[in-house]
Amino acid sequence: MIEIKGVSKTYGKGKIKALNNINLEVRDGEIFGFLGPNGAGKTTTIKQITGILKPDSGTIKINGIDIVKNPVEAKKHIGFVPDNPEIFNRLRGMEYLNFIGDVYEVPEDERYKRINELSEAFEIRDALSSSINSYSHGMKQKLVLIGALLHNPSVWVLDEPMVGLDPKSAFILKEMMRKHADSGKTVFFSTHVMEVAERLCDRIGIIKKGEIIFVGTLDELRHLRKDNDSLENLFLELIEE
Ligand SMILES: Nc1ncnc2c1ncn2[C@@H]1O[C@H](COP(=O)(O)OP(=O)(O)OP(=O)(O)O)[C@@H](O)[C@H]1O
Repeated sequence: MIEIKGVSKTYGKGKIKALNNINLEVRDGEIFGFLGPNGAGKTTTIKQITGILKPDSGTIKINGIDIVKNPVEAKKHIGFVPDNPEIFNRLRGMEYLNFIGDVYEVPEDERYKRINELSEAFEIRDALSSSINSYSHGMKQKLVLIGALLHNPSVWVLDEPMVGLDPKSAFILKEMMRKHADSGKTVFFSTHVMEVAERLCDRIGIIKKGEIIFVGTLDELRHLRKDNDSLENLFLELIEE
């Protein structure tokens, strides 16, 4: 569960207001899609949920643990995939995963079991002995994803996770997201791809200019607009207003 209460964030010594008093609850057992135009504040929100940035005001709790007051404990619950998979290029894939496994203190037998399962699912098992330098963008994305899920976190936070993945891997990831949510855990992800949000999410949140302008199910959004349009059209109407 992720609870965001009254969070504001500015950049440039207060000149750029990126988030203005946002409130959001992502529940256990749901896939929550976070949508909004470029520069709306999605990545800023995600960086605060994961403890990379501190809010100017407000609180964020991960499974009840305050990410600012108790960052190490809170981060143990999070698996985070950033939008840009820039990782340690000089390491081999397996060295990177072992490094992550050490950081999160994943026991060796469990670690190798998960590495085997995940690297086979994403079809990069053979590449794990190669240097990350030689990986394509999509292969790096898969490696970051495996690293993020290695400690079996209950809260998944994924920034544009489908970008760069081939169709089969994107399909496998979407199935994993569904299974994770169905097991009572939390999936929060940002996307610009409306079809993905439409098909995958239990609820969506829409952010515009640092303010949350809608939270609910797709049906609730349609009801609000009193029509049966596609999410793409509803989204465009809402952010134009
Ligand atoms: N490091 C930074 N310094 C100054 N301003 C920033 C910084 N990072 C983000 N911003 C500004 O904060 C606002 C929100 O940006 P953010 O990256 O959170 O948006 P986003 O919704 O993730 O956008 P996109 O869909 O383009 O990735 C924008 O006005 C952006 O220019």
